[in-house]
Amino acid sequence: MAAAEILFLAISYARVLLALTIGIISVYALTRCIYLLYFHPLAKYPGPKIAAISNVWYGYHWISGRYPWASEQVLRRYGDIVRIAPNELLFIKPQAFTDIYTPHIKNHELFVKTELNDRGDEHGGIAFERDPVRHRIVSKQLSPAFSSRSITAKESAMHEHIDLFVDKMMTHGAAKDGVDLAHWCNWLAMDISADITYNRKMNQIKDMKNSVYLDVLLGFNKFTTIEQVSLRFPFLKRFRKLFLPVSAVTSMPEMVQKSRAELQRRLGQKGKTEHLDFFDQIVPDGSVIPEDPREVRHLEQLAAQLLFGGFEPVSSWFYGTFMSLLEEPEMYQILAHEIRHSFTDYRDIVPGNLATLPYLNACLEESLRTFPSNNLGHPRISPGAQVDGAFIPKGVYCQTSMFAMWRDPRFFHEPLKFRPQRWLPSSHPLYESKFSKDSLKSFYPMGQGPRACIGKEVAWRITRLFIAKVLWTFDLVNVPGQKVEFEKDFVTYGFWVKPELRARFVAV
Ligand code: HEM
Repeated sequence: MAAAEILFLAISYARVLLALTIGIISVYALTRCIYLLYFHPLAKYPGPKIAAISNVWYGYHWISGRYPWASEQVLRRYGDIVRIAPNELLFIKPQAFTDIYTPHIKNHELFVKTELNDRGDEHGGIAFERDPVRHRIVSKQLSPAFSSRSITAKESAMHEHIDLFVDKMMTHGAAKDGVDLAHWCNWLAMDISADITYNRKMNQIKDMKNSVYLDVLLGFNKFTTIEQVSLRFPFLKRFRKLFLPVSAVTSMPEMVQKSRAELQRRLGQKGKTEHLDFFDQIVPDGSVIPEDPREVRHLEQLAAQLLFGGFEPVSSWFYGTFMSLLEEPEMYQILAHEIRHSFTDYRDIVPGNLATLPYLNACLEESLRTFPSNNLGHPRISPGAQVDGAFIPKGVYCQTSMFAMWRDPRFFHEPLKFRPQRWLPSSHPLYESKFSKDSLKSFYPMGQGPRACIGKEVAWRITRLFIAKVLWTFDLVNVPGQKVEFEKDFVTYGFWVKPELRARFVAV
């Protein structure tokens, strides 16, 4: 046979093979789509069609940074249980939150965490640990560090950083163009968190600039989401590194090395720290310093998770509270009046005296509601159980949207408005009965059940103290000519990207 004929035959075979392969893939894809749309156990749940057959809907909205709004939209459009991916449902009703996060109350099997935060480590520290038994052990070991007494022992560190912030505002806050709250809130929250976690001094308020640690965290915010989304697209997973932010990658080795050195320094300090911190509980004075690399890795994870957990949502809480107060002068005045008339001296402002100030607490609850942290849906895997009245088969991923629930007029009257009075006791003169049907009892910004936030009380004490000391000392004034709109200007990945928001701090 002539070479030309052989070539012709080979090309013909290749064509047939290609056509066959395309045919098989098409038939497979079509059959899969038909199965997912009409015969899959979740086929009866409404949702965008593209979401029923692929993870594209979910992946796209996550990477867009507008996932909370996208979730809200599909819940409004399709109902209270929406299929957002082939094997994933999104819930909104308070009953669903109770069923998913607190099933231990009824002695049901736990809904365990998904692989969302799986970084391939053997142990997930506390927040990323998926194994409920290992999680319980770590959580039990840590819980004394978060007792009321232990937190009180860390108050001196809270005062120190907040007082330094107040000092800095005396010199920098009154400038014509004010200061950028996004930076200052990040700096303060991280300085406090690192210090009370393992006596680490970040000095960001002192130096008035980001630490390398903060730069890397901010730089990786969007990439973390890309990495999480790529878990659903194995083919794309190998390309995810193309999205790595160059500046964060180059700073990463320095950040890791510094954090390791800081941990070793802290372990070497044993009981001789400036003040009590969470590591006093993790590696108590007198215990042997761990050398096993797996144990050291576990401690690194805990240090990083406690530092981050105590930093980001707290920083957003500061920022969100200021943002709302700047937009609502009437509410700002009421709060400033309450704080300024409750104390005769700055030194009397301590967490113990703030827990009972009704308007301060109402404002803080309301800013958690209007600017919620943690918008990743808190996904869990169903063990095969009832959720919001429906039986959800084993293995189905279940997400919730606090964001959508708190902005739903069925659960909160005038939900998009910052209205602290909804949180006041009915005996308070500013209470308004139009908010009497609000679902205050279903409001869990720090989660519910065994995986709820371990740092809730710490966060409350820091935030009350910060807002009270600032408003005692300064009037917060909007810098004219800027308009930051929550509905338009915000995006969130692993956490919020907080736009520049300038305010002046004018001493009263
Ligand atoms: C405004 C402040 C805060 C908010 C809104 C918040 C919110 C939350 C939420 C919703 C969860 C549950 C996450 C899930 O179910 O996947 C959580 C867990 C956690 N938070 Fe917070 N948090 C705050 C402050 C803090 C602070 C100050 C710390 C540490 C000092 C902290 C450390 C943690 C840890 C370690 C977990 C994991 C708990 C576990 O898995 O057992 N958080 N937080």
